[in-house]
Amino acid sequence: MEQGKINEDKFRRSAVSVEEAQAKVLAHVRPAESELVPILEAGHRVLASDVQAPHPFPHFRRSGMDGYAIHSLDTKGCHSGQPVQLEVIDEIPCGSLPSASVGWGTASRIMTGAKVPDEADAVIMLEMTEAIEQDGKRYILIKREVEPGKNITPAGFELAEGDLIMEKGRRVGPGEVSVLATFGIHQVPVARKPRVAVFSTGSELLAIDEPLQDGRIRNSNTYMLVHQIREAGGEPYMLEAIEDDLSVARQRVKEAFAEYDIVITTGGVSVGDYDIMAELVREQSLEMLFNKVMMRPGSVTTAAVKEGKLLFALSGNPGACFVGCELFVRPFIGAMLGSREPFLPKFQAVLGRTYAKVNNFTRFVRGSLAFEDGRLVAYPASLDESSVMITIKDSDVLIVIPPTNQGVQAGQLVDVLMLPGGSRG
Ligand SMILES: Nc1nc2c(c(=O)[nH]1)N[C@H]1C(S)=C(S)[C@@H](COP(=O)(O)OP(=O)(O)OC[C@H]3O[C@@H](n4cnc5c(N)ncnc54)[C@H](O)[C@@H]3O)O[C@H]1N2
Ligand code: MOO
Ligand SMILES: [Mg+2]
Repeated sequence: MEQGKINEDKFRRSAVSVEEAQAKVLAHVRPAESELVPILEAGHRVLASDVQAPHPFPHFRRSGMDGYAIHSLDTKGCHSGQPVQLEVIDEIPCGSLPSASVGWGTASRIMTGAKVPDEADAVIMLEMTEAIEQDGKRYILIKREVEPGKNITPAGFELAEGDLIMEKGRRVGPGEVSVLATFGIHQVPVARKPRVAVFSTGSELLAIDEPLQDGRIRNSNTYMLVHQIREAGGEPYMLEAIEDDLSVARQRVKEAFAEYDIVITTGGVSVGDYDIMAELVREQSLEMLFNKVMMRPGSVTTAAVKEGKLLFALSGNPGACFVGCELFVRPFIGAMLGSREPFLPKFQAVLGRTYAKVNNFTRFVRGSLAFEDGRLVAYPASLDESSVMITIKDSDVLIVIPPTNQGVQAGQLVDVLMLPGGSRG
C-alpha cells in the first residue's frame, strides 16, 4: 500500500499581530441603531446623539446661602463698631419668587436655592447678621462689608443655552443622568445593544447543574462570556452548548447568524482532531479574517465574517477565552455602539515581580494592581497559563509583556490594560 503524507492544512496558519487582528475585526463594524429608553434604564448605555443645553443652567440667579438678599453698597464702610441696619421686607423660600423689590436700606430673607431678587447684588449669610425688631418691624444688623456678587450663582454659571454638554458615544453614568434629568430629558437616545449569541463547543462539557463525571468538566466559559459581553455593552444570549460535531456547529452558527448581530463560540479552534470551529471557518460559507494572533494566551483566537456579521471563535482554554473577548469582542461591541473609547484603557505601571517566561508573542498576563510609594505597581498572577481559570477573578489588569527572550525584570515599566471592575470589588 502506498504511503502518503496526510494534508493537515489546519497546522498552517499565518499569525497576525493583535493590532492587525483588531483592525480586521473593526473594519466590519456596523453602527447600532438608536433607540429611546427611560432615563432610569439609561445607565451604562451609550448616547446615540449629542446633548445640547435647551436652556441656561441655572436659569435664574440663585442664592447659595440661607441669609438675606441685599445691596452690597448698603454695607459700605460698616464695621462692628458701626453696623448698618436694613429693614427686612420680604421672605423668599426656595421655589418661590420675590414678592417685593429690594430697595436701598432693605433686605429680603432668602433660602439656599431661591431666586435672588433682580435688584439685589449680594446675599449675606444668616450667621453674619443679627435680627432685631423695632416698632413691629424686622431689621438686621450687619457689621462687615459684603462684596458685590457674594453668595449668588449667576444664571448660566454652569451652562449657557445651546452649549454642547455631552457627545454622542459617551457612556451614561450617574453624572450624565444628573445632566439629563436637569434638562428634562427623560427619554434618552442610546445606541441599541448588539444582540450577541454565545455557545460553547466541547463533548467534555457538563451543564453547571450536572454532577461531575470523570474526564469531564463544567462549562464555565459561556457564563464568563455572558458577563463580559454585558459589561462591554452588548445583550448576551446564551445558547445551548454543543458537542464536538462539525455539522451541528455549522447548523447552529447559521441559525445564530439569522437571529443575532454577533456570534461567539468557545472551544475547538486549535489543531486537535475535534477542533470543529477551526474546520468550520475554513468553509466557503464563511470568510475567515484570522485564525492565529501573535499573542498569549489566545494565539488560536479566530474570527470570520458571514454576510457582514462577525463570528468570534474563541479558544476553549478559559484564560485565552477571557483575553480574546476583552481584546476583540469588547472593542467590536464598543465600536458598534459608537463608543469613543472601545478598547480597554491603557496606562503604565511598574512590574512588581520579575516575569521570567520567554515568548516571541506578546503576552497579556493577568495581574493585580497596588499603589506603593506613590507608584502604580502591577503584580503578575502566580498562575497565568491559558488553561488556568482560577486567577481570572483576581485580575485588575492585563500586563502587556512584549515578545522577549529574557523575560521582564521587576521594577521595569510595563503597559497595563485596565479590566472593568477589577478584583477589588
Ligand atoms: N498540538 C497543539 N495543541 C494545542 C495547541 C497547539 O498549537 N498545538 N494550542 C494550545 C493552545 S495555545 C490553546 S489556547 C488550546 C486551544 O484549544 P481550543 O480552543 O481548541 O479549545 P478546546 O480544545 O475545545 O479546549 C481547550 C481546553 O479548554 C477547556 N474548555 C473548553 N470549553 C470550555 C468551557 N466552555 N468552559 C470551560 N473550559 C472549557 C477544554 O476542556 C480544554 O481543557 O489548545 C492547545 N493545544
Ligand atoms: O491560544 Mo493559547 O491560549 O496561546 O495559550
Ligand atoms: Mg482543542
